[in-house]
Amino acid sequence: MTSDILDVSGVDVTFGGIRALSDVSLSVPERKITAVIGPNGAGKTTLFNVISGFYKANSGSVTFAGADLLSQPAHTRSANGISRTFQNIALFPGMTVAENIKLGAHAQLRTGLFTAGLYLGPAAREERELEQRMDETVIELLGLEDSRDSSVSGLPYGTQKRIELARALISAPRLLMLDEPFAGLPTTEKATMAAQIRKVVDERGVTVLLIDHDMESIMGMSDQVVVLNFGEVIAAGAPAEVQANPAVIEAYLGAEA
Ligand SMILES: Nc1ncnc2c1ncn2[C@@H]1O[C@H](COP(=O)(O)OP(=O)(O)OP(=O)(O)O)[C@@H](O)[C@H]1O
Repeated sequence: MTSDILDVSGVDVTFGGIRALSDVSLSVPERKITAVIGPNGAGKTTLFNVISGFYKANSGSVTFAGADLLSQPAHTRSANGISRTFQNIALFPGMTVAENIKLGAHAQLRTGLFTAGLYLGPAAREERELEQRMDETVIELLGLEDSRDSSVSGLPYGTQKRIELARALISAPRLLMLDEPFAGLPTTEKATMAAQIRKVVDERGVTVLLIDHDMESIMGMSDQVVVLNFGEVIAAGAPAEVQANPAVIEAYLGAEA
C-alpha cells in the first residue's frame, strides 16, 4: 500500500487582486509520479513556489512526511528531503558536468564551500566521498559517464536537462519536484527523459511531482494527474480518467479558443 508523502490542503494565494490559487488541495503518493497540468496561468508554478517556500500562502497547509512546511523557510527544504529543478536551465556553463552536479550537494556538506578552504583535511575527505557517491548514484543512473568531465557549455540541451536532474538528485531527496522537464526537448529525447524519471522512482524510491505541458509524455508516465484551471483543482486521478473528464476537456478547449 502506498501512503501520501505530501499533502496540500486548502491553499489560497493572491497577488494583489489576482487569486492565483483557490482552496487547492492535493495528495502526492510516495514513490509515484504525480503531474500537475493546466492551461497557461492556471497556477502550476505558484503551487510549486508555495511548496518550495518561495511564495507565502494566504491560508492552507502543506505537510511533508508529517512535518508542516509552510512555517519553515525555503532554505530548509533540502534538509527536509525536497529538491527541485527550474523551468529554465541554470547550470554553470564554464564548469564540468561533475562540478555542476556536486553543487547540488553542497548545502548538505558539513564543511561547506567556504570552510572547505580553511579545514582542508575533512573537506577533502568529504569531497572524495561525494565524488564516489555521485559516480555510483546519479552519473551512472542518468547515463552521464561519457560527459562527466566535459564542460557543460556545448553539450546538447537534452544532456543539460539530465545534468539538472542529476544535480537535484545528488542530495538524495525523498521528493523531487521537476518544473517542465520536457520543455524544449526534441521528440526523440522526451522518451529518454520519461524513462529516466521512472528509473529514479523505481530504483531510488524517490517521489516525483512535476509540472509540464507535454500531454503525451505526462499521460504515458504519470501515476496520478492533477489538473488546475484558474487556480482551482478541477480533476485528479489516473491519466485515462483525467483525460476523459469533461471539465478537463472543456478547460483545454476553452484555453485554445
Ligand atoms: N509573482 C507574481 N506576481 C503577480 N502575479 C503572479 C505572480 N506569479 C504568478 N502570478 C499570477 O498568478 C496566476 C498563476 O500563474 P502561474 O505562473 O502560477 O501559472 P502557470 O500555470 O504556472 O502558467 P504557465 O503554464 O504559463 O507557466 C497568473 O494569473 C499569474 O499572472
